[in-house]
Amino acid sequence: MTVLLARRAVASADQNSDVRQAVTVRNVSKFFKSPQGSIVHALDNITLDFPAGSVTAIVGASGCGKSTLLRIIAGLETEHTGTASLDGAEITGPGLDRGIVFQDHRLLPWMTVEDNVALALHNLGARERNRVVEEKLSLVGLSGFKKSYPSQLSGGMAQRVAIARALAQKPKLLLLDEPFGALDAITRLEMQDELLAVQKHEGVTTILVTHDIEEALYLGDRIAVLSSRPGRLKALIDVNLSRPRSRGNADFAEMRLSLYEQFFRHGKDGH
Ligand SMILES: Nc1ncnc2c1ncn2[C@@H]1O[C@H](COP(=O)(O)OP(=O)(O)OP(=O)(O)O)[C@@H](O)[C@H]1O
Repeated sequence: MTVLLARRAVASADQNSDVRQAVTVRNVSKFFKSPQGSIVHALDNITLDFPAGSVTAIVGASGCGKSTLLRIIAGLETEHTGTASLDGAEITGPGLDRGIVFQDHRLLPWMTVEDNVALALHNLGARERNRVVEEKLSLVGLSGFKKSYPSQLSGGMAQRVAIARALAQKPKLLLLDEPFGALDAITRLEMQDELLAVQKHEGVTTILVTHDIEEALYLGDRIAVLSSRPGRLKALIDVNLSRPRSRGNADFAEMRLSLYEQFFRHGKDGH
């Protein structure tokens, strides 16, 4: 396997690093009860760190627990064993220190773009609120659409507003759950570049859940691969490709192949 694909031992993932860890997940397991009463073992003993300022992509087959892990870090899922902490403080619920973007934009349809972005800024005075809204809309290239309503935006534009809204509250963490999953292929590629530019500008620690291995490789500093039923950390991969990355580059193609092989080696679920 290529030297570019530096796969670490999962058990010692990240524990030998001098880099500051923004998020630490320790021995997290999660069970759900299905409506029929059966027990679903969604996550099993996940231990994983997320270095400050990095982009970590989480990949794995459908149902392997990617969103559940993200929701635990978001504080939207609190009934689990083990701990998830942000800057050393245990996560016990949602908070403004975490901005979240889902596959659907979740903008409020009766509010203008600027009011949607300002949603979590009620603690600021009007002047500062306007300044932050202008700054974030400019960052995502939508300064001219402040007065528009979500129904007047394309899918890509709506996701840009959702990203601006998530960043407006100056989060420590940007959590993205399949943010480009509903977009057409071209828009998706454009949005990936825009996300990288925005992430670099803000320096925000970012966790991205995606089905798309190429997207993970294009965006991620690291890729966490989960296996399913129960969701376990199967591999943690450093993406040692220089930026800006090119999908046509031989190293990129080689790494993509290695990842696909790993993903499908024992069946898609990684058993
Ligand atoms: N609220 C819930 N109640 C019961 N089971 C749940 C609930 N949420 C998730 N699950 C189950 O937990 C497992 C993990 O779900 P999760 O949505 O985290 O997976 P995923 O990897 O994000 O899937 P996908 O890629 O399809 O979105 C699945 O088997 C799912 O059916």
